[in-house]
Amino acid sequence: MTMEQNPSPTPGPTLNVNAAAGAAPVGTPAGTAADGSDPRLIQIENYDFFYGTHQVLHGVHLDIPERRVTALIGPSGCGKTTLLRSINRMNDLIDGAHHRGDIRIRGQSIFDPHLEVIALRKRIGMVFQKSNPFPKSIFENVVYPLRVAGVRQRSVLEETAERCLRAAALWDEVKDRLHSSALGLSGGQQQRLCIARAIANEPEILLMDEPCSALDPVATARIEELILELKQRYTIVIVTHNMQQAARISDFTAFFYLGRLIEWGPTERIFTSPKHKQTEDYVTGRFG
Ligand SMILES: Nc1ncnc2c1ncn2[C@@H]1O[C@H](COP(=O)(O)OP(=O)(O)OP(=O)(O)O)[C@@H](O)[C@H]1O
Repeated sequence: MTMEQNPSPTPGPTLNVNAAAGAAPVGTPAGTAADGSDPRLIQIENYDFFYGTHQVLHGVHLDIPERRVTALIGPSGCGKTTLLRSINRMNDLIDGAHHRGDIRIRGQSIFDPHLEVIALRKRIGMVFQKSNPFPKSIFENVVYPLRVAGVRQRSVLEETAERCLRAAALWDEVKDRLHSSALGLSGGQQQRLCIARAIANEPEILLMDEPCSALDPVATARIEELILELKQRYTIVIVTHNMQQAARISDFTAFFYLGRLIEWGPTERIFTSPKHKQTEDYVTGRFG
């Protein structure tokens, strides 16, 4: 079914039809990207995940292309956040959690016993559903990852703060109050601050777990614009419940249901001609 045939009373999402321009050939991100980016930067291979005896992901195979936005969508509880948090091994911290299968970044397994988890997490920034600035100044929030890494040089900290705040489209709003508390910023500004902090270590990958769910439409639009800019430099994986948002900002979409990856591909195809009925029902709002 095409969007035009959509019988749903609500209009279908506006598609970001040009988002994948320059990406892999339509139909699969596994081809060669015109801009030289790696169409398989992150390879998720036959990945199962368990909380104790409860298996929540089943045999997931997914390639995530470099410098594109990949949206993970699906009904509540289908395992999107679990998969997202597997990519930076955040689930390691949960008692009884274990997995089978593999996740590779640039061909290297993230579970390789020789790989340091701290080094892995430096390559991957994360932004959460609810903004979580520290009760510190705006400046100290942004440079926090550098402080933790032992960077003391004032000029480096200042350059980083400005670079990241500019990249997060927040610089003009805060440049005159860098040393005021971050808690005085609006919700949308706090979320952009968290994005600035997430890119302070110059990660390759940005994981975003429903970054706009606590924001009003204006703040959401700012974050969406920002995501479209950030993908020039970063590989972005975003969990979202908002179909319009997935359609607007993502190049590729992966639809999950009950812990299984049902379908994935260029967002335009997933939204206009899904191959599976479950995908079609979900993206057209018939269940969720
Ligand atoms: N720390 C945990 N311990 C045990 N079970 C968990 C834990 N976190 C998640 N689960 C379970 O794993 C399953 C998948 O949860 P997950 O949060 O990954 O799904 P989701 O698709 O992101 O859901 P939502 O859209 O509601 O955030 C659910 O059944 C959930 O109850």
